[in-house]
Amino acid sequence: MNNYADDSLALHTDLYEINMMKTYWETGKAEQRAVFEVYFRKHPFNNGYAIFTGLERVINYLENLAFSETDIAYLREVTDYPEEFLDYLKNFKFKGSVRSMLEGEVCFANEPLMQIEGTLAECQLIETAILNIINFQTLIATKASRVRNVCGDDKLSEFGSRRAQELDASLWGTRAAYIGGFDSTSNVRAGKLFDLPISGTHAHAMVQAFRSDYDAFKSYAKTHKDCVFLVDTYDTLRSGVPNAIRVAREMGDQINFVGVRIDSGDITYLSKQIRQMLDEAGFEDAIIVASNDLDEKTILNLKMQGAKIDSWGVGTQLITAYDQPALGAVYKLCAIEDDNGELVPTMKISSSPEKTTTPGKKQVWRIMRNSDGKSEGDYVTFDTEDPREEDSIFMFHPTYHYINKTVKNFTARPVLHTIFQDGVLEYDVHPDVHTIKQYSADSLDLLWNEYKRMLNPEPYPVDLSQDLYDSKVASIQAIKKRVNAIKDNEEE
Ligand SMILES: Nc1ncnc2c1ncn2[C@@H]1O[C@H](COP(=O)(O)OP(=O)(O)OP(=O)(O)O)[C@@H](O)[C@H]1O
Ligand SMILES: O=P(O)(O)OC[C@H]1O[C@H](OP(=O)(O)OP(=O)(O)O)[C@H](O)[C@@H]1O
Ligand SMILES: O=C(O)c1cccnc1
Repeated sequence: MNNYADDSLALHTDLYEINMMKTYWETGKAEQRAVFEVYFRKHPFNNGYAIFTGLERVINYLENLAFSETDIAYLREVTDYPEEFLDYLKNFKFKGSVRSMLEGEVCFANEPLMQIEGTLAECQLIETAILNIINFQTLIATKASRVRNVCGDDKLSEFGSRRAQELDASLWGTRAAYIGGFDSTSNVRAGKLFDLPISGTHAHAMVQAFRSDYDAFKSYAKTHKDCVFLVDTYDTLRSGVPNAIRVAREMGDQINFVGVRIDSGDITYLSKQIRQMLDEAGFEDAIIVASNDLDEKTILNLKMQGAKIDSWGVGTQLITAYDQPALGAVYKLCAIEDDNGELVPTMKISSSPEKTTTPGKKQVWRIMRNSDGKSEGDYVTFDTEDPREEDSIFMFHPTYHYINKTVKNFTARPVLHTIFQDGVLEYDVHPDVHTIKQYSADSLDLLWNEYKRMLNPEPYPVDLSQDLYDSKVASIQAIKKRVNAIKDNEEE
């Protein structure tokens, strides 16, 4: 790895972003105002919702965004950018505005999670890092939420650091997992940096090092108050558990015998046998921890089989989002300044309908029934609309209009909040991670279970306001007319 005197995240971007900045800069468009929005098109893991995370790191990134001396020197070396453009980059600072969902918010496909308004140049530069952060963190928080859904009140520990896609992923991934519903992490640095509860047992290596379950457990017990013994190194039922019980008895009040962990074999069978052995020995309160390539599907299955597990350690499958390793959120231009200095909606049409964007600078409203607070759906409007001023709103499916309803007696909560205004951080609350976790649990409570079930959840309504829908249809027609006129001209 090359050693430079300094480093920054300004170059944590795709080359094409800086190339586009250069084009904007040379053609006088760099300062033109634009609005970009982040959204994903499909829920990860076929889930019915996602948990938005990543804002804390995005704030940190934007606050510190500047090209360092060596960033500029590197660009000078490897590109043909002229000195004037490098000077422009040297003086670059983020001066845009950001509106975003708060961390822990329940979010859905095809609605903006974050909105950036700024100059074309600055909006373009930050695309890669923003997607990098939000895609990963939101994915892991959602996976964690799925695991939490099948676990009820059981304890959940995140064990994935050794398998995560490198150091950053284990760190921010475990923070996301905590927000999504995990109780603790085994990563001590994550505990320190984010104030996460940390937890840990011991590995097979220690049992091997002492050459016997008894010697290992006894030694651990003499050096620790809280003890969870790993009982499957040699023979779970004939050696591991009996020796754990023996040490617990011998040490008595000198230790807190929390329980045992199993990490291989048939978890249902073993846990039932172990429960019986612990109970018969008088350790009814001792818990059984299970680990070994667990995910929400295996845990659900084990629970259906009646496995007697109180606490789950989940690593690889969670931290790598094994069954869907990327979220796929995109960053799309939705409004741009015209020659009169007005922001006007803009859109991209694609031959695949799901890739057609919705034009305009938007707000997302969570519509909740006043009778019980439950969510009726999300209502996406222009940012100038305010459904709080209406007595009733007509919500219709953006493709199948016959699926519709008129909602009365509702509360509309805006979901996008101002984070930066013209480069100044307005949302300087920096809620602690426990508050974020609680916020997430509370916003999930407002969803009917039909949207939360793991298998084939009901699609949650994300509807467009009439104005937004009409504008989208009008834009599509206008673009088609323009393209046809150009084609006709060429053919003449
Ligand atoms: N009763 C069960 N029903 C369904 N899946 C189970 C059950 N018991 C264990 N599993 C899961 O089956 C998978 C394989 O378990 P197994 O004991 O064969 O692990 P292993 O990978 O061979 O062991 P090791 O980790 O020592 O290599 C793991 O994902 C485990 O969580
Ligand atoms: O299975 P995960 O969900 O990733 O949980 C973390 C795993 O890490 C440890 O195993 P280790 O890495 O020592 O290897 P092992 O698979 O042989 O147990 C631990 O015993 C778990 O099995
Ligand atoms: O504390 C544990 O038991 C643990 C931590 C990380 C990975 N496997 C197990």
